[in-house]
Amino acid sequence: MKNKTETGQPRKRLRLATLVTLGVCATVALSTALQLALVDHFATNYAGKEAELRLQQLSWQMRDSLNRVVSKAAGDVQLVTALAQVREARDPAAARAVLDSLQDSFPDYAWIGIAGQDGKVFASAHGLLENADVSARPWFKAGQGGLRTIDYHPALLLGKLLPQAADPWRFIDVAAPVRRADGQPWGVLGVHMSWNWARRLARNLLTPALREYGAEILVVRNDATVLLGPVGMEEKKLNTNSLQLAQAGQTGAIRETWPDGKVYLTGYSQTGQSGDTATLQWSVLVRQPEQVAMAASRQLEQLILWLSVAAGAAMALVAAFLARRLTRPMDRLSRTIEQRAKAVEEGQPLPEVPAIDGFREAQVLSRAMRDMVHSEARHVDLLQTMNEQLESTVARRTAELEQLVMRDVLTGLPNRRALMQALPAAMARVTRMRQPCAVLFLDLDGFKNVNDTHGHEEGDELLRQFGQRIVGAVRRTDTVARLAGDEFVAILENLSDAAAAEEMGRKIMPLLREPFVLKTATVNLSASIGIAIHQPGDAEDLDALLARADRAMYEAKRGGKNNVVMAAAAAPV
Ligand SMILES: Nc1nc2c(ncn2[C@@H]2O[C@H](COP(=O)(O)OP(=O)(O)OP(=O)(O)O)[C@@H](O)[C@H]2O)c(=O)[nH]1
Repeated sequence: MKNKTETGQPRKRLRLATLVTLGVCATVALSTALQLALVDHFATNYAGKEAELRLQQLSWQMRDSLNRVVSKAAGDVQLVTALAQVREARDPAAARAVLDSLQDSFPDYAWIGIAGQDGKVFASAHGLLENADVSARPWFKAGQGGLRTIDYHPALLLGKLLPQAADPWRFIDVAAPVRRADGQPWGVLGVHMSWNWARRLARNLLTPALREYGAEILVVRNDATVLLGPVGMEEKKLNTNSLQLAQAGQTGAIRETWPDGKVYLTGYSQTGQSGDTATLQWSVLVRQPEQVAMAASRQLEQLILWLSVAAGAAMALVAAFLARRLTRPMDRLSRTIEQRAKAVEEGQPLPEVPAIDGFREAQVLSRAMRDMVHSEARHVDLLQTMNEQLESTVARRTAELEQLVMRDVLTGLPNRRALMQALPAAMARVTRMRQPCAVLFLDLDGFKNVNDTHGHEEGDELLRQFGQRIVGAVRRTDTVARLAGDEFVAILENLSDAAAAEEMGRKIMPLLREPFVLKTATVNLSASIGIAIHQPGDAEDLDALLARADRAMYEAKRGGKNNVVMAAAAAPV
């Protein structure tokens, strides 16, 4: 029911080419959406993880570099305190020579000096601050206890003596006791390392590409003070999750919102070793704005979107082209079928089914259809011929049947019904032609005896011969009919007068008396004839005319048979 409209007509379906094109477009749209979803889910996720890993690795690099330099400084201090020229130094010049060469080897050692137990600088690289009292300096105090590092700090005295630069002088110190050969401490070696090395490390690590993508390195002291970082943040306190994680000794990368309100991906790690006084524990944070970190992935997403759309459009075009090409043979076939159906409706000549060889299926289909159409045409022709034959047979049979109806089966002569049609016509001609006609009523004498003696079949044969004798005796235009049994009637037309009829009757009598040669016997019989004349102007109808002839025949019988009796004339009008 669903395939039909309310009027009962089948619904018009989409063409195959349209269906295929729509199907491909839908598939392409679906796969594009799927690709984008996958890109969004996996590629973006992956890009985020990649960016985090990159930042984490950068933080490790910075951590390792910081550790390396701090431990190098500690190593240098240990090395120098172990040198004989320093340990056994009796005059400053010998010690100064060692300190000079150490400073020359690493210019970020802003000051290197040995202070005696009294806190006075005994010797220093290039003599800077020699004899100055450093007994109150943290490095001096700490260095007496062993190898120590002093965290980031300004140094007012030294800062003033050193050349001024854009960045203020900040230092970390490494100090260790200096002992004589007998193990007695006599002073403290201190190295003031300029913070510039850390700034330079950060600059070197941040390649131009990283800087362009907004990556920034922060070094944060344990008290949350930023030692190194973006402009405006240095020497200020910081509070981020990444800092807390780094201070807890963890390393990794997270996505977090910084105090400036922006979302950053942050890699974090920590330098130094807890409990090791020769190391410093700083948190190293490397951050990058998430928007920038994910820009490449977003660009990739856009690129995939446009590529998918372009590929989709191209595929849809190709699909439409192919679908049209593939379905063209089917299209031609279906159009021909529609045209044929229309032609049948309108009674127009049917168009031929085209021979199609676009591809095998279409070829097979068109051949099958052509065969079907041809065989249908042959069947229609055959049916038409059969129909015509049937119609003519029916017409012939009908004509024959009418003749059954009008003929006497035994003798082949007109029967009573035919007589009833012929007699009024003859009577009408009498009126028209102004010439009388006669009705001869003939009845065999003693016919029953033939049946009884020779059998019914011989009786039939006799009746046939009797009929033919009457036919042979009258004119061809006259009518001879068998009424029933051995009763016959002859209508004689165009008579000159009544006497001509009686003469005709008497002429027949001897013919009827001739012996009838049957199969088993030869029989002699006679007949009784009653004759009624119908004159122009007689008012009688056919029944009355026939009755007069019948009565006359009976009179002949009563008169002894084998005789002709003329009936009394009919009453005129
Ligand atoms: N063989 C044969 N006999 C018939 C047929 N129709 C009627 N008869 C017989 O014809 C006879 C006619 O009867 P009647 O005319 O009284 O017999 P009839 O011997 O001729 O007597 P009359 O006319 O008085 O001389 C009957 O015996 C019918 O059985 C027929 O088709 N074939």
